[in-house]
Amino acid sequence: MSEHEEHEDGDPLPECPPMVSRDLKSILVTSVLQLEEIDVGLYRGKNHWIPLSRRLFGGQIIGQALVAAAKSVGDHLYAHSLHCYFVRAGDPDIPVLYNVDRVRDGRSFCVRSVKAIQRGEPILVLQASFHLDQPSPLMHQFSMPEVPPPEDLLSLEDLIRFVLGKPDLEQKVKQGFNKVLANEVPIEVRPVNPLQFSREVTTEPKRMFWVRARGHIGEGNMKLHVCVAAYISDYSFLGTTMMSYPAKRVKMMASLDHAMWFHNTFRADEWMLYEVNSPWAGGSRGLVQGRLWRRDGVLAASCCQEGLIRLTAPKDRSKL
Ligand SMILES: CCC(=O)SCCNC(=O)CCNC(=O)[C@H](O)C(C)(C)COP(=O)(O)OP(=O)(O)OC[C@H]1O[C@@H](n2cnc3c(N)ncnc32)[C@H](O)[C@@H]1OP(=O)(O)O
Repeated sequence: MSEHEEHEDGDPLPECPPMVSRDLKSILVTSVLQLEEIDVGLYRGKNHWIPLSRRLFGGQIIGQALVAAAKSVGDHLYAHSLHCYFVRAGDPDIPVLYNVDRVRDGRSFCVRSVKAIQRGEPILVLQASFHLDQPSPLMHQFSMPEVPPPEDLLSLEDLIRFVLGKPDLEQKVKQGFNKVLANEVPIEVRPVNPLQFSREVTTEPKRMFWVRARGHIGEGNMKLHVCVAAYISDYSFLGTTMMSYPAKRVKMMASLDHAMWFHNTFRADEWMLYEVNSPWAGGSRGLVQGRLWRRDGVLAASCCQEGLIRLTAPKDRSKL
């Protein structure tokens, strides 16, 4: 189940507002990733787009924690990797505080540890490492998969409108879809295979979609693009684990950890191909791996996540 397919009770369908113009600044940079400094190494974030699970979106907490970490490193250093654990559900009704520990400052690398806190207790622990941009004779990458360009594909909104036209759609599913249509999700998505999106087929747990931040960010601030990509990378990620099963009742789905490696410069407000697969699930957990490709074929970032997936128990048919 991906983030736009959540199952919760909901309101009737609202009117669909017009799409946010690409000329408007992305809310990710004007609000979500703008942290308020409240003391040395201590920041406060604002919550935005609350999934129907009523727990804070993991990508928001990662993105904000990375912004906090990046504030204490020089402009010549760039995040090359992050590793984190989600240890408690984030409460959407109160802000998250970010406490940064300057673990080490070296000549080429700086490491920061960030604790995201609510009510005095950690909800996320994150380590991020920053590296000097250094030339290297060692250079390789896989080739980007060949897929249609985003301009030739339907947007998530178009696909959602199509699915909403189905008469027997659950009210709960409608509410999740309408949150996407109301532009609360600050990300634009164009699935490469629309049939996979509408869950009409079960396939190998592999999918690809074009993705970018909604609204304009502009070039120049690579630190910011990296934090936006960290936000984006948690979207429709763990749901990949469910693709090879016919619709199952998910009782609880939550990311347990998340890791990212940043390989090359990119713009998070320009289309990137997110290639996602789930090589394994078992023991109420599932693993997902992802690659974010620039549309010119350069590998921008790699991601990996393990998540908790608890299904509702099947009905006991023996008594029927
Ligand atoms: C896109 C996806 C996302 O962004 S998800 C958002 C980011 N990730 C998160 O918010 C996850 C944050 N982490 C957590 O919530 C905790 O670490 C989790 C994963 C829940 C830890 O699980 P656990 O150690 O079981 O916690 P807990 O004992 O407090 O129980 C939480 C609820 O789960 C239940 N539980 C526990 N064990 C079982 C079990 N074996 N089988 C079935 N249910 C179990 C507990 O009863 C408890 O339920 P309840 O909340 O009281 O209703």
